[in-house]
Amino acid sequence: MCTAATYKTKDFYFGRTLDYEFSYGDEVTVTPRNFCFRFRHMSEVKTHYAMIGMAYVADDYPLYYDAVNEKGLGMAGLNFVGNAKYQDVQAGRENVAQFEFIPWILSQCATVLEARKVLEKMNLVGTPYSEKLPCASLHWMIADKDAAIVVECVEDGLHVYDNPVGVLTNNPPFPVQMFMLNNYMHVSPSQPENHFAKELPLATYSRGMGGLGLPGDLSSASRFAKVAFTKMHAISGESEAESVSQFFHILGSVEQQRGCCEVEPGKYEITIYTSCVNADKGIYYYTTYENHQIQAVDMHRENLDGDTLRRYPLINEEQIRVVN
Ligand SMILES: C[C@H](CCC(=O)NCCS(=O)(=O)O)[C@H]1CC[C@H]2[C@@H]3CC[C@@H]4C[C@H](O)CC[C@]4(C)[C@H]3C[C@H](O)[C@]12C
Repeated sequence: MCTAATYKTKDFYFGRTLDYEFSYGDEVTVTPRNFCFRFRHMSEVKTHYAMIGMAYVADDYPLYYDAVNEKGLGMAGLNFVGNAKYQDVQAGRENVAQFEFIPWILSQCATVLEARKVLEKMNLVGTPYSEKLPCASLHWMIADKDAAIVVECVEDGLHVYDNPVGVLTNNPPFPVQMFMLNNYMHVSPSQPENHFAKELPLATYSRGMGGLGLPGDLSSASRFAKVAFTKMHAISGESEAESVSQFFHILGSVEQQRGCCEVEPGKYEITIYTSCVNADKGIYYYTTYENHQIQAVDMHRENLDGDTLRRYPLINEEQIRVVN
């Protein structure tokens, strides 16, 4: 499972956790403005916005899981197994393969509003990248500093939803996730009062009791409620360090520890990496399961007018600062 979130202080932040039982060989990848995108069903795009994100690079092609472009638009793909159903190629439409969706949007859109316009003409198709890399069942969050949307391509077509919370997990479909927040209306960061029965002398015996009822398990519906609550109440200073730190705490509320989610006998899903991109500055921060020290890759330290990918394999070893 995965969780994506947005966060705003002085700057706009966008990131996600990637939870899985193995890694494809993820690399922080900068695609400069003149890297040629050869879309399967569309003409090639030679010049476009630059972007930075996490990708598996296959034959020099960045298969992005999440990325942010130089205009501050972010996009992340999360598993949507059993619900995602892509369309067939249609003449006269802009046919985009699911693995091209992030480059398609981030190469040409500066805002969510622009993305919405591009989505109207788009047909999201199930063309696989290759035999070895078949279609992934995903849904996506697209966000800028002012708005967030969710894109789901299901049995009855492509849906675009406003996302007033700015978070996304996996199943069930987004409108159901939002509806289920109704179940948690009573949850609050403040201490509760006794509405149970006035005749009974009920009292708080611990801090944090306003949160009782929030789920703590790792199912995607539970993570949605937990991270939505955390994000909606998160408070931090405005500085880069304070904002980035707080962002990792928001996603930390739904991280997966090895051993707690068995996907097949002896195999466990874990939070492989957690990312936080300063979308205004183009800096990709991440931690991994084994490395809690925040690493940063700044796209503006690269030649963004270049035509070749810059790739930074994840640094996975724990970095412990010994103080004596
Ligand atoms: C596994 C991840 C989702 C993690 C997740 O949500 N795990 C919970 C499972 S569950 O929710 O419990 O079911 C997803 C998220 C993004 C994906 C890549 C997108 C680009 C590319 C598309 C190609 O077509 C296939 C290969 C490709 C590299 C994809 C591999 C893999 O699919 C990635 C990493």
